Amino acid sequence: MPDLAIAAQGLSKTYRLGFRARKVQALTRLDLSVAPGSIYGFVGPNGAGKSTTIKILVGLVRPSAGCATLFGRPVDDPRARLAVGYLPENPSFHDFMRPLEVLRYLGRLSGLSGAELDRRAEALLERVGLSGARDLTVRKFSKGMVQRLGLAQALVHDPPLLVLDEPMSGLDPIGRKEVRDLVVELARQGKTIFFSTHILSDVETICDRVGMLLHGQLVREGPLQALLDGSVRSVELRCAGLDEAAAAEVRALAAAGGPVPEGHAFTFPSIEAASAGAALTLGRGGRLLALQPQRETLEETFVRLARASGAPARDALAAGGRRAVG
Ligand SMILES: Nc1ncnc2c1ncn2[C@@H]1O[C@H](COP(=O)(O)OP(=O)(O)OP(=O)(O)O)[C@@H](O)[C@H]1O
Repeated sequence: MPDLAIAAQGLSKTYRLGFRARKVQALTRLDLSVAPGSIYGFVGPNGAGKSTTIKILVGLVRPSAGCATLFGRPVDDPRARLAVGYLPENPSFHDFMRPLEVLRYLGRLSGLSGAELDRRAEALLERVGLSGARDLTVRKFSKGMVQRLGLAQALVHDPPLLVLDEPMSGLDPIGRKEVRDLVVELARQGKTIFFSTHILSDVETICDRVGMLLHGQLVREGPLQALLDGSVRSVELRCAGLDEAAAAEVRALAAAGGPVPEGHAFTFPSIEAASAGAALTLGRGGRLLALQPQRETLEETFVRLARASGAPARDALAAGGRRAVG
């Protein structure tokens, strides 16, 4: 079996804060498996522990317990470091430099040089939509432009794995779509992308696997489709050709329902109940017009789990779980 792009077992992190070294439990026994070539969305509210996890993966923070590997190598192995491109949550660069200078400078730190580095820097500038800003110093860049430059620098040494902390933050809707498209294109070329976000629509659009982090713990993990498929809220059945007595029989199996212009519509609490309702409809001579599961969105799943965990339900994604222990 090929090595996982990211594997983490039992990652915990306790920070010590302030004069009295108050403990902040940022991560608790986190396990992660990210297959090569996948786009993995790491979602959670502010303070859930996403940046801490990412910093452990790129070797900037040491875990209090547990271990992590990139392509089978411990995260502190220099070969693991070379295999990863990292976009920090708030990238910042020497603001007197122009974007090509930034890319050449950081490329040299990764061991690149000469014409190959120049070619890569030019191509990346074009790719992240900054070639029109080549003559500006970074000081004149907007937040979105800095974010794009951050993405370009993460790619400069052509790593097989990209670890991106909130890559869409600070971008307008067009910029976000461009970054999403770039991520999908990179995955098509065989790269693995692990990114954190609290914008769930971005995750639903591009990810094939999702991990939901709350209070430093992974509360849900799996293929996006399984997370969505597992959460049918109700099933709507639309039918025609039932007389009032037959409609009343079907209604007795449903949670709600009644006449609509084309016949009757019923809402069932589960797929099983809807199947029974559909069988009865057919048995009474009715015709099925539609049988439509109403699925929970990723956002609704997340808010439900956040409520269950005691996080503020009002805005689980915007507020979040800053917790101190001890
Ligand atoms: N260097 C640090 N020292 C002390 N506490 C920290 C430190 N870094 C993070 N924390 C705390 O650890 C917890 C997790 O923070 P982290 O930044 O990993 O969360 P996050 O999910 O990335 O949040 P955000 O979306 O706001 O960036 C928070 O309670 C935070 O205050």
